[in-house]
Amino acid sequence: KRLSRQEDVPRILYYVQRSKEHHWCCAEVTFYCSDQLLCNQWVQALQRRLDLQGVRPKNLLVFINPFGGKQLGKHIYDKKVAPLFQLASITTEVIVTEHANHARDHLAEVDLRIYDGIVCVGGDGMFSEVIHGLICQTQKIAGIDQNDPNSKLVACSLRIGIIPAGSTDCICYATVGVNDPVTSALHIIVGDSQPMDVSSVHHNNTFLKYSVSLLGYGFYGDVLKDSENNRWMGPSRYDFSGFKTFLSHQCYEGTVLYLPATETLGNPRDESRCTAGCYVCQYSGKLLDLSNNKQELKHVEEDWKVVKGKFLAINAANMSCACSKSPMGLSPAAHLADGTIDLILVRKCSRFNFLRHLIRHTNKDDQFDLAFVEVYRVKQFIFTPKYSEEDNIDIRDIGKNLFGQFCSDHPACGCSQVNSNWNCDGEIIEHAAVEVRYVLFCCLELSG
Ligand SMILES: CCCCCCCCCCCCC/C=C/[C@@H](O)[C@H](COP(=O)(O)O)NC(=O)CCCCCCCCCCCCCCC
Ligand SMILES: Nc1ncnc2c1ncn2[C@@H]1O[C@H](COP(=O)(O)OP(=O)(O)O)[C@@H](O)[C@H]1O
Ligand SMILES: [Ca+2]
Repeated sequence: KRLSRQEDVPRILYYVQRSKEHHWCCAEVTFYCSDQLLCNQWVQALQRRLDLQGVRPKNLLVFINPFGGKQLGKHIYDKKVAPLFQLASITTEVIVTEHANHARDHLAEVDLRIYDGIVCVGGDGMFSEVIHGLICQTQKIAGIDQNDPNSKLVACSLRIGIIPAGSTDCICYATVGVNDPVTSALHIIVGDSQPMDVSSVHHNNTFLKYSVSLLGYGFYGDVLKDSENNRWMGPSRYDFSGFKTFLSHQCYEGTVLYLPATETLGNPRDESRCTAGCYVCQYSGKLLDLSNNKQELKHVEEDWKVVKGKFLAINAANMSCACSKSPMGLSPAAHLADGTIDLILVRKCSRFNFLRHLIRHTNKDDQFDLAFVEVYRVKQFIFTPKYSEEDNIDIRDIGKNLFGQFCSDHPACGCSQVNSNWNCDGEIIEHAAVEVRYVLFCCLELSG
């Protein structure tokens, strides 16, 4: 580098620089050259090198949810992300969604062959829409019936990038390590990728939804249900509803059947943390494939376990679910792409004990080291509520006050006769009885 002279041609080279705690930023260096021809040769040579990499996207389809989080999605994209895409010569088709499921329905039909990836600007709910659209189209083309819980789904070939602009943003946080739009945009530009587990949720052999982060019944289901009435509060609706739900202290009775993931590496209480190139994910994927093939060949009986009881929360974490509220997440040792789900059962306990459990999500203490909390690494589970769903509809009509409809035989036991609902990546599933299994992994255009 030498000092510029008046006649020198300045050229700016932009590059990615790592900064504090998983943050990336765009830095630049200016070169001066007095020979225009030599300068152009340098630029072309660098461009050819970049083109050869192949993983960098050239054409992206972008969905922006203008109402996610603090309603800043459009602003964040225009101000922080679009200029970076332009610098990286990425062409984009941008769709600002006009209603819920706009992105999902568009993706289920549109010809995706012209895109190198999809970008969603929003929260986990928006990511869920995109993934539903992509998976549905992929299965339709492959002729696979999503309603059959035993169908082997075909993985999607397109990658999805997330620009965080939602309320929890745990999918972004758990994959990148931080919820920063510039960091995510740079991961997309350099073509990073991270495979990710997807589970399917069925009810009576009918497909309901796919889940990638949290599938939660009881506490997180009730928080979500209540928070939907307070969307105007933005992200703090979860704290408000969390507080209300904590006070109501509802527990729900039912039976959980689960199939332990015995063939994979690691367990939910080990010290491993899933990061880019995670060896647990690489080996567990292979081991699971081998064991599934063996079971298909030999028709091996699988060893289902049963847990019955009254639960404050039943949480199925496909990934750590780390977010700003809980930097280590609901299940700190969960893996992004190991083909398993961490099933956390919080049995009925006192408010004080439940608060102890919750607070441990915010510090380094072990939230599972409590007598009323169990955690299992599973491939599949089934939940059956004690009270039939048909009866529940009648009870719901009567109305549920803040403290719920208590158990008729024990008014003081705090157990609700009304079922809770499932929180599936921030979307409500009305059915209480569900069957959940790992179904495939898809690729994110990001990595930690
Ligand atoms: C006393 C403090 C306790 C703090 C406990 C924090 C536990 C946080 C675990 C968060 C797991 C999040 C899993 C992510 C789910 C998301 O997919 C999903 C959708 O995200 P999106 O809106 O971006 O689309 N988000 C959610 O379902 C939100 C769940 C948020 C739950 C917050 C609960 C706050 C609880 C506050 C209890 C306060 C008790 C105070 C008593 C004095
Ligand atoms: N234009 C729109 N109007 C209303 N709802 C929308 C729109 N676009 C997407 N949605 C829905 O908004 C919900 C929440 O989106 P999300 O981006 O996850 O924000 P948040 O993190 O605040 O929940 C999703 O269920 C999504 O389907
Ligand atoms: Ca997993």
